[in-house]
Formats: sequence, structure tokens, C-alpha cells
Amino acid sequence: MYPPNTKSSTGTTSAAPRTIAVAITGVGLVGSEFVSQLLSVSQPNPFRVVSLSSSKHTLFSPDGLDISKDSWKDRLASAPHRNPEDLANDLASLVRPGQDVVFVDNTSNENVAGLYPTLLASGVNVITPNKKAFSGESALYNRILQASLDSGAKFLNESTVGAGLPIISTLKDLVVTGDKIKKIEGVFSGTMSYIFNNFSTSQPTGPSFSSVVKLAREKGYTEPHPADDLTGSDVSRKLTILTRYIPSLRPALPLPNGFLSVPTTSLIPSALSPLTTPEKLSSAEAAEEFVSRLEEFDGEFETMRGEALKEGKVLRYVGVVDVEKGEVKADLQRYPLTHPFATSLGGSDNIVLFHTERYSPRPLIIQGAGAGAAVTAMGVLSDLFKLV
Ligand SMILES: NC(=O)C1=CN([C@@H]2O[C@H](COP(=O)(O)OP(=O)(O)OC[C@H]3O[C@@H](n4cnc5c(N)ncnc54)[C@H](OP(=O)(O)O)[C@@H]3O)[C@@H](O)[C@H]2O)C=CC1
Ligand SMILES: N[C@@H](CC=O)C(=O)O
Ligand code: NA
Repeated sequence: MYPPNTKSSTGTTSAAPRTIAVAITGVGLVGSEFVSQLLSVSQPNPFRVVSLSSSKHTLFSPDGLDISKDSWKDRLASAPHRNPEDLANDLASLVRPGQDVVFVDNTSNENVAGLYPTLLASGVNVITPNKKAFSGESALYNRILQASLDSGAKFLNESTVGAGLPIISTLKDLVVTGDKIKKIEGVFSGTMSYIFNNFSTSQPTGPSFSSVVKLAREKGYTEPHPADDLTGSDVSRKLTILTRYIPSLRPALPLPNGFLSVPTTSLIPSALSPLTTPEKLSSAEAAEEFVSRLEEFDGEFETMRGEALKEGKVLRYVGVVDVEKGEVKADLQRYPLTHPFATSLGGSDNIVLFHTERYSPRPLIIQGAGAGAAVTAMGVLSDLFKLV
């Protein structure tokens, strides 16, 4: 830990370096990997973990928790539950000059996202890969912006789009330096990318649709309920997040009930819709049932694959934000076997093309793994370093 003041070898006293108290909510796939990456930050490590929370348990210590061994998992499992609002108050009380506080939300929970305005208003920075806040209703989004503006606390969410790929920072840089965004298009879902890179190729036969969905889940690419990926809503959320960084676009977009309405193609077989209601999407049991029943519909997906190949094409799930037309959509489309989306993507790759006034006629392109614990946690940690 840093002492309050540091004496140099010449005897002069300098102000102590800023330290950053970090509260981590959600220690699943991404959250646990984030803790590991935080531990491996080279010394002097300015971060001190003051809190770890799952949905049922919370560890809290203003002086810092020992996370150097995996035993934090056992300690967390036997810790009491703490009301998130109380935790938010405790974190607010730690904010003072030279002592920054950050709330890292590694859940996909809407209630946790609903805490951001309170946290930000009290000076606690918020960093998250959780898409729910910035893709949610405009009232929450506006409250987040206002609270951050009033207190100066930062809201950073690089991993919400393209995981660790620098998509949001690039878009912010383009906008703030006065470039004009014309269109953003690409493959925005690591899960959809993995599924179709493996399911729909130049080969007439291949693995079943349900088997590649299971593999995407095992590799940690899917949302807690994979239907969140297969409905296309994960992509439409990412597109919504991007539109919110393009001020010129906002007035042109329809916002019924405060939500951006993105025409989105769902891949959910209609017989499985009852397993994808809002309540079921937060149920681990419903997720299991959904995945195990998917194979009943493999034939439908095989037909789609065969029809595309008859045209010499493959299937890819893409998203578009067309600023000039004021159009945003998420769709399953067919691409010729020679198209870059057919030839250059592998694994959970995302590819994002920014067509702008400056990057024209050739777009600025970002490509790489767009899902998985390591690259997502890296994006969260890189946001944390933006505060140092
Ligand atoms: N996986 C990926 O490749 C990527 C993920 N993301 C985002 O990262 C976030 C985490 O994803 P991932 O780690 O894969 O998901 P997991 O399901 O593995 O982890 C989520 C964790 O959140 C916890 N949680 C749920 N509700 C609460 C709550 N109210 N308070 C505290 N903890 C809670 C759950 O713990 P419990 O066991 O207690 O329920 C669970 O362990 C999501 O928002 C996802 O969209 C973003 C980019 C890529
Ligand atoms: N489920 C998401 C995870 C990252 O946002 C995806 O597959 O892209
Ligand atoms: Na990103």
C-alpha cells in the first residue's frame, strides 16, 4: 500500500501517488478473470480491491481484501449478503482527494446497472462490460450522463462492444476530433461469429447448429442465457450503445418507450420462445433447458445453410449503423464465399468497419476476438488504467 506521503532520496516530500479503491460486483467468468489480471499488474500496483460481490454474498474491507490466493472464493461463498444500495453508500464514503473509488460491474444484471447514477453522483467511477445501462431506456442513460457530468466521476464501458477491442475508444476519438461518421458495420457478436464461422462454410456438410452453440457456450462466448445472443438482442444492444456516441444520429432515431427500436432478426425457433421471456432470461435452469432443446431444430438451420450454399454464399450475422440513412439493424445475411466476412473471420472474431469522412473510400477496420473471458477482462482492466 502507498504511504500517505513519499520522501524522495533527496529528502524532498512529494504528494502521495493516487490510489484507487476497486469494488467488484460479479465474479463469474469475466469477473474472476478480471481479479486474476488485476493481481498480475506490475508493481507498484495502484489498485486495492475493497469489495467483491456475487448475487448472494459480499466481502467488504476499506483497507483492502487479500485476493492473492484463490481462497477469496471460499471467503466470499461464506460471507453475508449485502444490500447493493448499502454497498454504494459505503463506497461513496471512501471518496476523497487522492483516493479514487471505482465500481466494476461484471454482471449482466439490470438492477446493478440501475445503481450507476447514484454511484456516479457520489463521485464513484463506474467501469463495466455490462451492456444493460448504455443500451437501456434513455431516462437511465441521461441520468448516467448527468451524474457523471455533475460529479466528474467517469463511466467507461469499452468491453460492452467488441470485448477488449478498441471499438468505443476509437469511435469516441473519431467523434471528438471532428470526423463525420457515415456508417459503422460489421460482425458484433463473438457468439454469432463463432457459430457461423464453424456452421456455415464452403463445405456442403458440417457440424449441427446446436452443437456449435454448445461449444460457443463452453468457450465462454455466450451471455449467461445464450438466447440473449440468438435473439440478436446482444447485437442490437451493442448497436444502440454505438449510436449513443454519435450525437448527429440521435434526433433521427425512433425511441418508443425510451428504447431505441432496432429491427433485429431473431434465430430463436418459435417453439422455444417461452424459454426466452424476460424472467426466463435470468434463470439458469431455463438456459439449460433452452440449450438442450435446441437440437430439435437442427434441421431448420441445416436448410438455411444449404440454401445459402446453393447461391455460393455463407451465413453471417451482421449489424449496421447507417448514419446517413438514419437506419440501425441487426440481421442474418448471405455473403459470397470470397467476401472478407466469409474468408477472414475465425474463432469469436468481431470485425468492425468505420466509414467516415476521413476514412473514405477505404474504412478504418478493427478485427479480433470479440468474446471470451481473457479479452473481455482485458478491456475492463484497460478502462481501469484510464483512471490512473
Ligand atoms: N463472456 C464474454 O465474452 C463477454 C461478456 N461481456 C459481459 O460481461 C458480463 C459478465 O459476463 P460473464 O462473466 O460471461 O457472465 P457470468 O454469468 O459468467 O457471470 C456473471 C456473474 O454475475 C453475477 N451476478 C448476477 N447478478 C448479480 C447481482 N445482482 N449482484 C452481484 N453479482 C451478480 C453472477 O453471480 P451469481 O452466481 O451470484 O448469480 C455471475 O457469476 C455480462 O454483462 C456480459 O454481457 C461482455 C463482453 C464479452
Ligand atoms: N455474448 C457476447 C459477449 C460479448 O459481448 C458475444 O457473443 O459477443
Ligand atoms: Na471494446
